[in-house]
Amino acid sequence: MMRSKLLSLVPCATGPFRTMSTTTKLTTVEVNDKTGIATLTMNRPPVNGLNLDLLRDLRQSIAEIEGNKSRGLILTSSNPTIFSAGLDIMEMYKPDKERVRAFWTALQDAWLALYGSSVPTAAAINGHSPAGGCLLATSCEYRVMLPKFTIGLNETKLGIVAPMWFMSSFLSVLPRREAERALNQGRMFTTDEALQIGLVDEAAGTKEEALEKCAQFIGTFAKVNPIARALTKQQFRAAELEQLESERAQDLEKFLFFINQPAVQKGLGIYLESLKKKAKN
Ligand SMILES: CC/C=C\C/C=C\C/C=C\C=C\CC(=O)SCCNC(=O)CCNC(=O)[C@H](O)C(C)(C)COP(=O)(O)OP(=O)(O)OC[C@H]1O[C@@H](n2cnc3c(N)ncnc32)[C@H](O)[C@@H]1OP(=O)(O)O
Repeated sequence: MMRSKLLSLVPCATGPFRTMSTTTKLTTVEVNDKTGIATLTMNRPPVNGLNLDLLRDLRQSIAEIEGNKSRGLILTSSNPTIFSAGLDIMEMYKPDKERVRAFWTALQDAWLALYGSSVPTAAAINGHSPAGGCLLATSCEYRVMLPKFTIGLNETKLGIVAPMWFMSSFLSVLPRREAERALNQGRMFTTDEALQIGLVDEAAGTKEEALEKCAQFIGTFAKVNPIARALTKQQFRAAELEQLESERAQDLEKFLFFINQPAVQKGLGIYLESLKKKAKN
């Protein structure tokens, strides 16, 4: 994919300064040359639905951030009210056989890249973050969320079972008892509830404040040996990463089998209709 490089002047909490910015249609990577921190912004209107292209783009941007020696990665959204609406249901509803395989493989790749990233990661959750959006946020090491939005793994409410590795990300943030209950209930948490339970680490009043708090978290590693930090993180996350690596073919087949069940297709169709009806009103 062609990626256009440009230098831009962007305002930020500590004043305007130069950032190196790489833009594709679906994500933007901006590296602050003072802090060395990269901001990875999802930009797929209308709701940052995670489709094949966005997932591939995310993975490519994560690799780019690791390759350009950034000091950390902040994941956020260009949409002022939606971090990500999760997986694009259109990829799973009446799917094309080859595309849906590529789609799930791209999701596995994006998760492995983000959860296993060698750089410190934080999510500035500047909007709603259901299901796959919550997966991305909980794959990061730190979360700052804006008020009056919701976050959670709502899969059971859609008649879907979240795979083990979705649960792994959730479990790396929440105590097992809370994670199990929330997943079984398909519960969406408000910002206040998420803060109280520990699903997010801090609340912020504005996106700029959220980005600043994420940068402060990443700054806490300034005096830590980066190789020791990266290896320590990878040791913590090795079991979950290795489990998906070793079982990804079976995971794909399980997904395909599940998604092709007539009852699941029917449920997704009804859900899509309800979303479209709501959007019209
Ligand atoms: C044993 C296990 C083995 C294998 C595993 C098997 C299966 C696992 C499979 C799947 C896992 C899936 C996880 C997911 O991520 S599923 C997606 C879940 N997401 C949601 O439920 C969110 C739905 N969306 C919303 O709640 C809202 O849209 C919102 C809060 C994000 C935003 O609200 P707004 O009022 O601002 O916007 P809307 O008017 O609702 O929407 C605008 C527009 O976007 C369409 N849309 C919204 N979300 C999605 C989506 N996730 N996918 C596709 N399209 C979406 C919506 O229909 C509107 O479209 P139109 O403008 O009407 O065309």
